[in-house]
Amino acid sequence: MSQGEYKPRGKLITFEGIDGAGKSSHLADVAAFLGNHGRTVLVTREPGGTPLGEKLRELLLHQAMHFETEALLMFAARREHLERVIEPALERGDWVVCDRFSDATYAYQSGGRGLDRLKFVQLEQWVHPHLQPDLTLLFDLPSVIAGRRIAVQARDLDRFEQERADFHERVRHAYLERAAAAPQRMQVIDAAQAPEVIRKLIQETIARHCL
Ligand SMILES: Nc1ncnc2c1ncn2[C@@H]1O[C@H](COP(=O)(O)OP(=O)(O)OP(=O)(O)O)[C@@H](O)[C@H]1O
Ligand SMILES: Cc1cn([C@H]2C[C@H](O)[C@@H](COP(=O)(O)O)O2)c(=O)[nH]c1=O
Repeated sequence: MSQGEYKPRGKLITFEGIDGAGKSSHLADVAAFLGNHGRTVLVTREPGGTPLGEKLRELLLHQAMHFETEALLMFAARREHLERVIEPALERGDWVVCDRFSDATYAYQSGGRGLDRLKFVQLEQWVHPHLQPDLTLLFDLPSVIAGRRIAVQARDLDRFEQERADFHERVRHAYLERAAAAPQRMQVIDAAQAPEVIRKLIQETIARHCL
């Protein structure tokens, strides 16, 4: 495409799911799949995606804090991410694949921590009143299976991974509640399947909804 030639606004695709759902394993594949369909793709993540966002990520994953502080910091990181990374990419016609977005705040801070739903809605309306992902892939599976996947990884757990099973079940339930309320945007993927089965499902879902 020549310099200055019109390019339609890009699309925002987000991945969601409880810790250990297996979503991060598919980010590179999706970027390559979209690249093979002529899209310029930016892969990013939340919390994070900017130098400030990555500093906030470290605090969020390791520093004890009030659950409302946690929600506010997630949206603070998101505001910076939208301003400096996501919106500019979409405006220049690039597609953005983001590992988590506001559905995670709904699921973890509202579903998991008990943040008042109205406060979540107020934050979402403040930070991105006119933007929702074009497609969200929700990697769903029982928390016990996800927990087993994390347990075999020999590494320290972050604040969220350290939470007990009932927390992750509340997060899972909140994600499914969110998906039921937005069936066009959120597509549920059975994440307990083999990676190659999931990979094919992801490509079929993106082709059906976005290409
Ligand atoms: N379909 C699958 N079947 C079995 N194991 C899987 C599958 N997908 C991923 N895994 C394994 O589960 C672990 C977690 O995968 P991954 O990091 O992609 O999850 P995640 O959803 O990004 O988790 P988090 O959000 O906590 O980063 C990894 O060790 C990965 O190899
Ligand atoms: C965006 C967002 C994330 N979280 C939680 C979910 C995860 O436990 C961590 C992110 O780390 P990962 O590498 O993606 O697993 O943060 C949250 O609680 N609220 C949010 O809005």
